[in-house]
Amino acid sequence: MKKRALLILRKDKKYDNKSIDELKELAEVLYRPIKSVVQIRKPDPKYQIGSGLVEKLVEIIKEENIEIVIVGNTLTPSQKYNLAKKFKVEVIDKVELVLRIFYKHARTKEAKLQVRLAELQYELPRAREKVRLAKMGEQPGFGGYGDYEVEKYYQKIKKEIATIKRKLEKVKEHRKIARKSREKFDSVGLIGYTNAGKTSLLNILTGEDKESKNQVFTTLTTTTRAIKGIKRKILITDTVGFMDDLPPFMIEAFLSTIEESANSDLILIVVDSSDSIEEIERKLKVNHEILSKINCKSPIITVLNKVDKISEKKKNEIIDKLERYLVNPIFVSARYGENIDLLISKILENLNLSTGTVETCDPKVISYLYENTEIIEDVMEGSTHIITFRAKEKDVNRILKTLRKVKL
Ligand SMILES: Nc1nc2c(ncn2[C@@H]2O[C@H](COP(=O)(O)OP(=O)(O)OP(=O)(O)O)[C@@H](O)[C@H]2O)c(=O)[nH]1
Ligand SMILES: [Mg+2]
Repeated sequence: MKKRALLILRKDKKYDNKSIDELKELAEVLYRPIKSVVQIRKPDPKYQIGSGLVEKLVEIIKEENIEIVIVGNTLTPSQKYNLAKKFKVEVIDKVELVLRIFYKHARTKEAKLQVRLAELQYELPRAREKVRLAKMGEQPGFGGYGDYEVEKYYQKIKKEIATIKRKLEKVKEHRKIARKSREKFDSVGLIGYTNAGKTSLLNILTGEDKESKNQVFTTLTTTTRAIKGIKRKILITDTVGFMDDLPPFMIEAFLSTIEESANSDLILIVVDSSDSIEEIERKLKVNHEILSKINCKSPIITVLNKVDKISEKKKNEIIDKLERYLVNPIFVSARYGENIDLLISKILENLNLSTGTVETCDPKVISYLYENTEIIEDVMEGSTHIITFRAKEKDVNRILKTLRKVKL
């Protein structure tokens, strides 16, 4: 049974970007939101929200048997402590909520390490105050820390952060090796916001059955699989999705996972075309920002997913209004398989490919070409093979250059 939750969101202005619907969507992954309250005001240092509202909520919490309070803003330890003291139930903020969702969905060792790292980085600047508060008397969520000494707790977290970073470096090394062995194949990376349909797209393109749910942060780890139904081997990588206003340390913890996708020869930016125009615009901007932050220069296809949910009018509106953000746009439905063939052709077109022709009778060269490139034609002239092949542009150049050297 999911715990009964009360959601609270404080906004600076009415048109502040923060949305209670987004908080609700997040909360629903783990809890049962019973009531939501939005307050528009400047942050209150003691409670984050106004003290008048706090008093009112004390009643509601009792009446509705609320078991957890979730605040959609980031709380200081003392705000959290003060709220818990008033409410007598556990109080968490948005970052902690996302961390709990991450925990639930972390399946691999790497994902678990990344989540723990994010958690510790959230904890570190709060550690000293948290222990001090815990010593002032038990409040929900502050149990146990009172036995620590302030400095010792802080140092313990610092040490664990260093250990986890070391472990993650090792995982990264392993991944590098795995990536090396895949380098000869063309690769496609999926990136985009959480719930855009990245995993659904991977599933339909590869015939996989990876978990896809109408929930945020379903995927936390990368998966790489071959696209089915085409002659060449093209690998596609799925990864964790983005979300607005997550603190930078959280994105940082998952950056190497995102980079795994972004390191591909071609990027598919996946967006949910049933979002509002403003939302699509904002999300596209962030996608491009993240790609440029990690210095990704690969070509891009913008996959406007969930086309089954939108009208022809909305389609035209997206194209008209968002033209400057839409690199190579294509509307598809991953769920119903709409336009997937066209997407595959687009992928093939955009994978920076080139062809080369060599004349050779060296069996080593011939078998190298057969194993590592796509052979378009192999014509025999006496004992010489005239082979035309297709591969990544840089590989074609490298092969031709090497063979020329050998001849000289
Ligand atoms: N109507 C419709 N729903 C879709 C489509 N593609 C995906 N969905 C649904 O959207 C939800 C999210 O899909 P996922 O594939 O899990 O999304 P994701 O981008 O991998 O999400 P995270 O792993 O959380 O980052 C699921 O409920 C899917 O069934 C589509 O083309 N049309
Ligand atoms: Mg996914």
